[in-house]
Amino acid sequence: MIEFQHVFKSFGRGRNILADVNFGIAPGEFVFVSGPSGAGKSTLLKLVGGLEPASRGAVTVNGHRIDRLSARTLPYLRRTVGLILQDAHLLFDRNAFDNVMLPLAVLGLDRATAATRARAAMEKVGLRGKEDLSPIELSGGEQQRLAIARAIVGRPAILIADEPTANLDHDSAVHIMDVFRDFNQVGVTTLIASHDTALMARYARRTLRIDAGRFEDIAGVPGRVEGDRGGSMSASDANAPGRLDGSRGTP
Ligand SMILES: Nc1ncnc2c1ncn2[C@@H]1O[C@H](COP(=O)(O)OP(=O)(O)OP(=O)(O)O)[C@@H](O)[C@H]1O
Repeated sequence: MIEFQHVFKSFGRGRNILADVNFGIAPGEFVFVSGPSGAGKSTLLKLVGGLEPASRGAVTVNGHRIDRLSARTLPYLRRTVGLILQDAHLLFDRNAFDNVMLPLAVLGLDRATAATRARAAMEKVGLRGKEDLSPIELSGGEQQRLAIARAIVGRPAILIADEPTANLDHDSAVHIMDVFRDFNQVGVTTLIASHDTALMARYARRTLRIDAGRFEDIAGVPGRVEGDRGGSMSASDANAPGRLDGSRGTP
């Protein structure tokens, strides 16, 4: 589903941030990207999301070589990837509901269908009742959940989040991670950058670690999350975020 083959990335004439990085992520995996500040976590996520090109090597997402997509076709691939970047880019002059509706505008859905989907997305991240508030009236954790709702409303096959729990207290951080866990449990491939080692240990998943140009692929402990409260969604959930391509093949 996501594959890096001999990927190098530098900016301008700078050092290699990523140097000969190789890994594959299968559909439905939940993977952390870790490493100290400035190591290249955001850069790796941006390569997957098609926001930055690799300097060398092949990045394949959903069966497509990102570097071979034209400016016209790249947006189609991007729609299969829900991105939650460090700066959430929420629109403060619109209410929370309209922020979630925004990505649906390009999908050509009628207003009623779009509104139903947006309400379902807000419900899944626990923001029901907050539809009419401006994002500025939401707490940091709620803003982060709004960003997640906006990322999942288009039903992406892949969810990518850059430090989604930064600046949140422990309980809010766990709540956010549980939201990701729930989406992952209904089949969404999930890639999360974090340097919160305690949080990553709690979730004990496969971790791609970048540190001073060195890349390590560390297997996590498979199985259920410690303290799992049980998912609030199930695969049979009619509104569950589905895979767009329906494929189950290897990356
Ligand atoms: N557009 C850019 N132009 C030039 N250099 C960049 C660009 N984006 C990132 N870098 C550099 O690449 C390196 C890796 O940055 P990146 O944001 O990927 O690190 P990170 O691991 O996500 O850090 P943090 O945990 O602080 O967010 C840094 O030295 C950064 O200055």
